[in-house]
Amino acid sequence: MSDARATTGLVAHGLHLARAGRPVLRDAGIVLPPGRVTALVAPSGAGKSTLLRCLVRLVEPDAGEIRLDGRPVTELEATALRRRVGLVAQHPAMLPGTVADNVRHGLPDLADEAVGEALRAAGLTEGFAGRPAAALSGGEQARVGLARALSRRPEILLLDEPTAALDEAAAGRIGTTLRTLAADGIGICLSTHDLALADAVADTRATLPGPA
Ligand SMILES: Nc1ncnc2c1ncn2[C@@H]1O[C@H](COP(=O)(O)OP(=O)(O)OP(=O)(O)O)[C@@H](O)[C@H]1O
Repeated sequence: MSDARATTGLVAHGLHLARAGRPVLRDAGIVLPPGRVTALVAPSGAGKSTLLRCLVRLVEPDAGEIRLDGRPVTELEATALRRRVGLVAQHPAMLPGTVADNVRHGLPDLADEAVGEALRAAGLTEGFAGRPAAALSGGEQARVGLARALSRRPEILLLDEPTAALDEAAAGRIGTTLRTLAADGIGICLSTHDLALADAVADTRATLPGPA
């Protein structure tokens, strides 16, 4: 048996959560080691988004434990946790202002070069930096959300259906980016319905039981 306290990366086990009297997570868990891509593949409604939100404490589970490098995440300040563990939501909220303003949110001193680097890594060009974020397409906004997460240089990156709004070529570029990030030591969780992407990009598959 692995010992969650001695394991590096993000480890969750025994998570239970009920909402409106119905179980959403039942004994859910995941292991996200540094440098590995894990595809979270489970039926619609199985609780994938909820699990990812629990991992960064946007939702508190009713029971279970989540540790980052062996330390319970409940001992970490939420903002510090979320800097180390980046979550890219399926439809990231765009803040008022430009794409660069969105990437810089919370990191006002981020240099132009770093903004450009994050945009390129997310599959956008630097030319997007000055465009109003609210006017972008859904797929472009998804990539701005990824750029915003990457600019924080997270240790663990959680992506909720990152390619759902993308065409095949753009999805392929995201896959390449994720492999590069993993090679740099970032632990990645990719929640997806795209089995081809999961097979192409992930080292391991994780799942959740279907809806109750
Ligand atoms: N705050 C909430 N209140 C009530 N029900 C909720 C709440 N949050 C999640 N649920 C329910 O929990 C279940 C899991 O939702 P979740 O979005 O985590 O699933 P998912 O696996 O990400 O689904 P999909 O693949 O369709 O995006 C759904 O049935 C959802 O309606």
